[in-house]
Amino acid sequence: MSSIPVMEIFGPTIQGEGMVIGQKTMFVRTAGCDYSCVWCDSAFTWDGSAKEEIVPMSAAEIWKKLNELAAENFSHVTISGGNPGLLRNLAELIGLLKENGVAVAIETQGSCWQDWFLLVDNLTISPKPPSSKMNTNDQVLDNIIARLTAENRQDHISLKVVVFDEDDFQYAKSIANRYPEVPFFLQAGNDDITSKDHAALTGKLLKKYAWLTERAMADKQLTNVRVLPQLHAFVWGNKRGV
Ligand SMILES: C[S@@+](CC[C@H](N)C(=O)[O-])C[C@H]1O[C@@H](n2cnc3c(N)ncnc32)[C@H](O)[C@@H]1O
Ligand SMILES: Nc1nc2[nH]cc(C(=O)O)c2c(=O)[nH]1
Ligand code: SF4
Ligand SMILES: [Mg+2]
Repeated sequence: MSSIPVMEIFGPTIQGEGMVIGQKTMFVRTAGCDYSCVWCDSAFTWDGSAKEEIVPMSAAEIWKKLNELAAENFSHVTISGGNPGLLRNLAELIGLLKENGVAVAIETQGSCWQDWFLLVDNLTISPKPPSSKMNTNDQVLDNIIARLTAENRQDHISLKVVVFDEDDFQYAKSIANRYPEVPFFLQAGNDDITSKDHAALTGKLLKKYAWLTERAMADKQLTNVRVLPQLHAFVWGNKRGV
C-alpha cells in the first residue's frame, strides 16, 4: 500500500474559492510542489518550514482521520497542496471517498497529468500568471485540457487564474481565449499573506477584488467569466487550517 505525504487535514469549512465556492468541505493538504510562486499562501507545504509536520498516510488512514474530525458531517473533500497533481497514487483515496458517497475536489496548477483527474468531481486547474514568477508549459496544459474535454469532463473542471495586476489580467485573458470550452474564473490575489491585522487585510482584499471586478467588466473580449475573491480570507484572514 503506497502512502500520501499529508501536510494537514482540516474541516469542515467552506470552500473559499472557485467553481464550488461556499460548499461545505473537508480539506486534505498534501506536501510538496514543483512550483515556488512568490506569493504562495501555502508555502509551508514546500519551503521546508513545516517539514516535521508531514505525515505519510494511507488512503484508509486519511479516511479515518476525516471521520475523527467530522464524522457524518461532510459529503465533500477537497485535496489541495502543494501540488496533489504530483502524486501518482491518489486514485485509491478518491475511490474510497466516492465509495462512501463523498464528492472529491482537487486544486492543482496544471503542470502535470494524472489519469485519476478523470475521477474527480470538481477539478480546478490554476495556471500561474507572470506575477508568480513561474512559467506555464503550454504543451502540458494543452494536453491536460484536451484529455479532459475528450473524456467529456467539461462539467467537472474549471480554470482559475489568480490576478494581481494588469500583466496577470492579460495572461488570464490568454488562458480564457485558449480554452473557451472550459468554465473560467478570475481570483483576486492576496498580496499580504503574513498580515495578522484582519481589518486591514479585509480592506486590502476588497480593494483588489473591486479592481479586478471592474477591470473584467470593462473588457468586451472577456464576457463569459466569473470573478471571485478568496472568501475564506474575508472570514478568517491568513489563518492556517480553515
Ligand atoms: C495553495 S494552491 C495549491 C494548489 C495548487 N498548487 C495550485 O496552485 O493550484 C491553491 C490555490 O490558492 C491560490 N493562491 C495561492 N496563493 C494565493 C494568493 N496569495 N492570493 C490568491 N490566491 C492564491 C493558487 O493560485 C491556487 O489556485
Ligand atoms: N476555506 C478554504 N478554501 C480554500 N480553497 C482553496 C484552498 C487551498 O488552499 O487550496 C482553500 C483553503 O485553504 N481554505
Ligand atoms: S503552485 Fe500552488 S502550492 Fe505551488 S507554489 Fe504556486 S500557489 Fe503555492
Ligand atoms: Mg489556501
